[in-house]
Amino acid sequence: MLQLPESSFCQRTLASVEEAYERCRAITAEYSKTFYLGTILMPPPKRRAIWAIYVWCRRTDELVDGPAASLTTNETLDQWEERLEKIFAGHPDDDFDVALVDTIEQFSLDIQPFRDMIEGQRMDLYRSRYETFEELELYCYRVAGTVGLMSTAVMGLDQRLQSAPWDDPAAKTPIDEAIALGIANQLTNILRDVGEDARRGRIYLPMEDLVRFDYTEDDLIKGVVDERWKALMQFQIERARKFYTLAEQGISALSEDARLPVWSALMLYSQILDVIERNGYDNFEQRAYVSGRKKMLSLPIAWLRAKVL
Ligand SMILES: CC(C)=CCC/C(C)=C/CC/C(C)=C/CC/C(C)=C/COP(=O)(O)OP(=O)(O)O
Repeated sequence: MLQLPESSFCQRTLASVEEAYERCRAITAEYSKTFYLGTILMPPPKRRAIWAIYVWCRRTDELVDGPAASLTTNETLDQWEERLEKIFAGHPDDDFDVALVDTIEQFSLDIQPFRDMIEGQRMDLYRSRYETFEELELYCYRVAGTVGLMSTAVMGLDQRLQSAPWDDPAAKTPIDEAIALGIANQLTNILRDVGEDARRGRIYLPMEDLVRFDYTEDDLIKGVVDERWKALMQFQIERARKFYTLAEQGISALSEDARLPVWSALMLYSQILDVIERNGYDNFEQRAYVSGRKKMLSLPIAWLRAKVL
């Protein structure tokens, strides 16, 4: 388990910036193989910044999804938000914060996506059902689209888009595309973990979609795989793919050294959808898993896309 917020009463010596980033690297490597692979393809300053951001996001997620989640209340999230404000004011509370404070100094990060992510965790605290896709999309923006915005601020724009001094980088930033990749990843995650989540009482699939395909909550909890389920899954997969397609269109606007990592992460993650199809949509019994070999085979294709598209 990740170390959660400590009482701010205990004064202790904080890690150096180097040590803080090393701790963030180790956590990223341990928790997310796919994204870690993406980061090691980046130049060191950007890669370290992404680790610091990843760790903050992971800790935020752990507050409502981790082993101590039952202790988390709205007030816990309020305190976490106050602490975020302190980080943005340059005051770290612990070693992980040290890395994020440095990242904020190095890159022009906006606090709003961080706040929005905390709002997403609040949704998880109180909601276990989504009526419409619109509601789910807002949740996905908050917990994952925000990561797209944070990462884009670190990765930066292609030289061509910021050559003239009067160019406004904000106007050229592929915001919708960055958010779309976060949403696509989150939708993929939801489909992969649908059985596990249902057993924990959480259903992210919009209720309106269940109704449309005549599939019930009860079927979901029992893990019924039949024609209704397959059609429902296919519909969800196609929806997620549309977000991947939108995201792809924004990659060429990113700085050259970020395109390969983003193409790789996009390809590796979207392949989970292919695996779900290949498993006959049985994501209850089989975890959709992309093998290490398949991941490696994707890299040259990602490289080509990063060069050509
Ligand atoms: C396309 C453009 C213009 C920019 C790219 C912007 C980026 C990097 C977007 C990606 C955002 C992202 C990484 C969102 C996280 C979504 C997500 C579902 C993460 C799951 O994380 P883990 O649960 O740690 O993953 P695994 O369990 O699958 O390893």
